Amino acid sequence: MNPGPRDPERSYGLTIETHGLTKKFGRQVAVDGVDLAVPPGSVFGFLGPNGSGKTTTIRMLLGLASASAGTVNLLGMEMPGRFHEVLPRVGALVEGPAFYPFLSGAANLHRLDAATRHTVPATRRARVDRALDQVGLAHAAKKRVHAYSLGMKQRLGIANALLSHRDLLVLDEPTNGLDPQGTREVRHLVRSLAHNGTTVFVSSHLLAEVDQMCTHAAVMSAGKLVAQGSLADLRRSGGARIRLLTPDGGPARNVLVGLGLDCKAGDAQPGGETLLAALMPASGASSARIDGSPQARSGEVLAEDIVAQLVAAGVRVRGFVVERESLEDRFVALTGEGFDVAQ
Ligand SMILES: Nc1ncnc2c1ncn2[C@@H]1O[C@H](COP(=O)(O)OP(=O)(O)OP(=O)(O)O)[C@@H](O)[C@H]1O
Repeated sequence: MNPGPRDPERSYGLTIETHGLTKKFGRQVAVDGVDLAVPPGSVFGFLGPNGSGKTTTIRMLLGLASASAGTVNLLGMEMPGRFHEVLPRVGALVEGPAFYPFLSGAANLHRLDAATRHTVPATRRARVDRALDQVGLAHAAKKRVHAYSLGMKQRLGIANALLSHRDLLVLDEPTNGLDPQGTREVRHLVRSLAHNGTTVFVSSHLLAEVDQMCTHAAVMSAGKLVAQGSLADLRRSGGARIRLLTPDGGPARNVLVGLGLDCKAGDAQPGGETLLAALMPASGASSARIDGSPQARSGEVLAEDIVAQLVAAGVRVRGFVVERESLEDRFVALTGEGFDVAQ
């Protein structure tokens, strides 16, 4: 979860691994000591607000920009030292593809494939057809690219990245500038690409997009990696609080404080007073029960313990809800800024 210090065990089998990756532009530190760990087979969302350092990181991963410090391993090989071995196994879409508008989609792919070292001319036609089919453009193969929508052009860019079998696809903001239909098409495509075992690393500034497409995510904020892990872990890592409605505000407050919880007054309700308390005890306080259960291990006081103690103290409970922080709340807390959560 936490980017944390280097863990020597974690490097085994990672598709992308960086340690202390840093890029400075003059005095500005655009990427600051990033430790990425991208597991094989994941659809990995690289999430962060505009200007947080995503594109710069991606450029360093692919050897398009040199790092000021730190190391990059792709597919277990050091970059940029083993560039020639690594790059044929990596497809990339960075800063939009450039196509000849007067040529068809298929003709553009033929030209791009012919310009790539290590490609076999005899299988070119079949590979172009398969890539167009994979991105849902078989029907528009013979259409000139100037008649393509933005979404179709973006899918053609992905088709270009798919001309050979790839172990890793790196896509920088593939839905940027697309209309809702194009966005849906590209999101669907990204999800389906991972089914054949390709690891997909995709950057986005949209939380909802990462939530829909990805199995894992890393969050960038002002050049730093502030969290990474599976989406399930990221969700679980959010804090929780209780919302209690009681006519016995004073005694209820005493019970919550006695359990080490910070207690705040919520809205007054007809049934009494609303009290809010985070389940994580304030620092220095001890938890109500340490019995090895998952909740207790996380350090949070268990909701059932709170209810039991309230009842034992004679507090009348009219309402009791556990509210867990949403992924959106979590990411806003992590990045310290309003996160773009648009669809
Ligand atoms: N070539 C460059 N020279 C100077 N500063 C740069 C250069 N490239 C990027 N930066 C700066 O580095 C920071 C990170 O930029 P980067 O493009 O990596 O962010 P990003 O997260 O990809 O944002 P966006 O989604 O807007 O592209 C920004 O402050 C940007 O202005």
